[in-house]
Amino acid sequence: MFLDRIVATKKQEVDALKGALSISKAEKAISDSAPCRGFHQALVNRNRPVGLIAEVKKASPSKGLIRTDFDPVSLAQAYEAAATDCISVLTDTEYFQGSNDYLKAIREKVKVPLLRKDFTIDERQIYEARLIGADAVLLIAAILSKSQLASFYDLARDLGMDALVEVHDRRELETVLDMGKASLIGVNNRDLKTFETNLNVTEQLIRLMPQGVAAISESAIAEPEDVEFVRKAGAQAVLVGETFMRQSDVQSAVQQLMGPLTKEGSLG
Ligand SMILES: O=P(O)(O)OC[C@@H](O)[C@@H](O)c1c[nH]c2ccccc12
Repeated sequence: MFLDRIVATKKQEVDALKGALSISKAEKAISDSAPCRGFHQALVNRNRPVGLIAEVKKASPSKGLIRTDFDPVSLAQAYEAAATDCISVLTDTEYFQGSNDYLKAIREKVKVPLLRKDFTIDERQIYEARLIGADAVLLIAAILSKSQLASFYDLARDLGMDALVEVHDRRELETVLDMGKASLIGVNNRDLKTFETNLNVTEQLIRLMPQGVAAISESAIAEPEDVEFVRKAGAQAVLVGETFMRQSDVQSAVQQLMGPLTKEGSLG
């Protein structure tokens, strides 16, 4: 199963990080660094009826290479020009051809809050995310225990970041709700074990969420009708990668999928 392979690779990477990243040094560097931009808040203040997290994604294990002319900074700038609320940057190298350097470079050139999209399995990765300039981290319920979810969540918040907690089924959602912390929950329409996608997953899981949780529908959103479908199901925002990455003009791709802005001057 792919997810197991990804986690096995990630464990090796984390072992290397143990030698390379000192937590006390990281804490010092973080306390000297600029504060995070509010990721969750940008989705609350969204520019359109449905918020958008646009993803910088070169490749994936299910689709292979998605975009050949891949310049992460200019893609992120096109997203910003299209008034995306937030940007997600894949940093996993082995399976998604992403990089921490992409996130760092984007951070220097765009003001939009950034999600570090990776497979978090160790607290060092959360320090690392903050050091490379992330405003939020992804916590995938499928690969974490309830106590890991809770402690990683608290650490992210302590370091000034937001956490997007990702679920794919009812059991994972129950674990996350039980934890009683997450206010931003992503429903992945893609099963990370089989790569099957189905937007009904968003509908089924949002129904089980209490008031006060902001739900993000993630993956396999390709048409304006899909955005409308998940909006009706209660999603506050969508997370979209491939649909934008497959079009040469990413800025107009955002407008085509998401429709016009509702806030005047958002493009300014
Ligand atoms: O390219 P898509 O189908 O629009 O999907 C984007 C995003 O949801 C997907 O990249 C994703 C969702 N959860 C993840 C966890 C790890 C890696 C990647 C992901």
